[in-house]
Amino acid sequence: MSKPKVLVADPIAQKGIDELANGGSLDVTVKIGLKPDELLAIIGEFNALVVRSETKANAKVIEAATNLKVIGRAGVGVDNVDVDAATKRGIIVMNTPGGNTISTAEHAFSLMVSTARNIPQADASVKSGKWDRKTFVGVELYNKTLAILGMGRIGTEIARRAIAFGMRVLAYDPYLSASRARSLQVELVESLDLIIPQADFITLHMPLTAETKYMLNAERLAKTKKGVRIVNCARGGLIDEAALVEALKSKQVAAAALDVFEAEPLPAESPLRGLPNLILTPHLGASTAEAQEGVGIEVAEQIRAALLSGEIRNAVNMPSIDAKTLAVVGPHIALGEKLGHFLSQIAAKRVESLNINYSGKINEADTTPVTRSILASFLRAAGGPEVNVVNCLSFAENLGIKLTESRESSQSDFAELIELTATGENGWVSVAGTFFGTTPRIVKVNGRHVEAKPEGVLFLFENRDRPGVVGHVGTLLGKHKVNIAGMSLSRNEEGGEALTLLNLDSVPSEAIIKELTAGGDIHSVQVVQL
Ligand SMILES: NC(=O)c1ccc[n+]([C@@H]2O[C@H](COP(=O)([O-])OP(=O)(O)OC[C@H]3O[C@@H](n4cnc5c(N)ncnc54)[C@H](O)[C@@H]3O)[C@@H](O)[C@H]2O)c1
Ligand SMILES: O=C(O)CC[C@@H](O)C(=O)O
Repeated sequence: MSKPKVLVADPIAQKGIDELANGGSLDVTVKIGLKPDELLAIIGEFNALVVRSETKANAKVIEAATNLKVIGRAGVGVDNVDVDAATKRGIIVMNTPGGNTISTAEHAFSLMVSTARNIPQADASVKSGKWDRKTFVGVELYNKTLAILGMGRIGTEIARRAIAFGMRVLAYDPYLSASRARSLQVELVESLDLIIPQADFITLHMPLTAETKYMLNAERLAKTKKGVRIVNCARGGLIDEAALVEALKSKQVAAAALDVFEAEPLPAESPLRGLPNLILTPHLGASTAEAQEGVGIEVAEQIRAALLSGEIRNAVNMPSIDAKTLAVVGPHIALGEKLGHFLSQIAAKRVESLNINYSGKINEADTTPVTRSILASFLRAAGGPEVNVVNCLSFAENLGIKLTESRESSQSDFAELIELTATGENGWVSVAGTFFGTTPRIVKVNGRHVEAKPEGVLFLFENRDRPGVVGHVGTLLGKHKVNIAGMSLSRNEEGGEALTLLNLDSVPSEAIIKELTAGGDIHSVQVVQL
């Protein structure tokens, strides 16, 4: 079998590349600085793509990436990856969320100090031959009010440092709980319009989304304290650059520092380049030896785990499965896959809802990966091989299939049971499975107790409970050289309706099925292949 192929398209630490190549189980190609056309031409060969922020994994790239399984971002922001397009194609997108937190917080804090003390401007002045001590009089951080917009990992580290400098720290983050704010010793402020006028310094630490775009626009900048200082080390587009230029010119904003920009690289003609009270760095927040080594190794380990053992860590478009969870639910994921596939073959094409009932011991584990495995295999009948555990939820949503889960703490007949029920216009069908020791078994079909191995060819039919029917089936299949490997019968009452499930060694032909059903005792015949 050929090795999974990984393309590293942006510069990551050598230790990360070494980790990818470690043991020789991956085929690693490093090609930095590919032009969009060059990337499009080769991406189809690869199973994994590693990027920082330069390479754009846009919808076109993703469309051309016919073999791609995972995109690894060595860093936090995935705004250079079209995550929706990747999700639709079933590609896992992972980031390395914690690896550059300290470096970015230190950079943002350094920029804040620089806006207070004009350090870069003073440095440039001395180097130009001057000795000007009047122009660069600054302000202290001590006793000043800092507004942190976005109190996640980096915002939190900023708060710790600011408190150590004797600042009063306010935070605005609609997703931060009051108790977390208290434990961080910051004052949580309910709205942007309340926090902004109070601040001497403002620092931004949130992702760029439709909600956060131009969070600091002309109107908000006008509401700041005159002489406020602003730092953005998060994402360009959080601040309206044109409005900031005006506010810096009018001195409404005394000074600002930007590490990130609406367009990167910053265009040579950008008006931002000409402002004396604006400090610019070229997206350096994560550029330390420590952060790059950290995120490089982390992304490499994540890609190895995903490609070689199916362990998913830090995926932004699906829940993570760590090795410990995988060890517990791995067999259930495999059984769920079989049950979903079984159900898709006995259900009507148009299904309105799929319920998954977990009962007994399985409820002690995280069932999310089991649900995804069931749903993906159930939907593969409609969506083909491109439906997988990443895109199955959006696929179900597009088809209008409602997914529900239910739970029972104990199940009288089995220590644990996974039962799937698909409901459509014409009623419902169901299948349930469990383990006998470690061996998986189908133990219920359409609410009837049966017992069959979830593998190979399964032959399911309903019949009148009459003497000779089973013998007739055996004789007929034998005559056509179709061997019965296992048989299970379930009847509602003597002489009533029975449901029979057989494990067969080969697929019975249409002609055999016609012959079987000719007498009228056998009906609703279904062949399921797992
Ligand atoms: N300059 C760099 O090199 C660099 C390096 C690392 C991270 N970053 C960027 O910094 C930002 C923060 O990173 P992080 O690791 O702290 O992320 P994080 O996910 O830990 O924190 C983001 C915080 O923003 C909050 N938030 C979301 N929407 C908000 C809104 N509308 N208003 C206020 N708060 C909101 C979230 O609740 C969360 O607490 C990201 O945009 C990331 O891409 C930049
Ligand atoms: O790769 C980088 O240097 C930038 C990283 C940063 O923007 C991030 O979001 O993690």
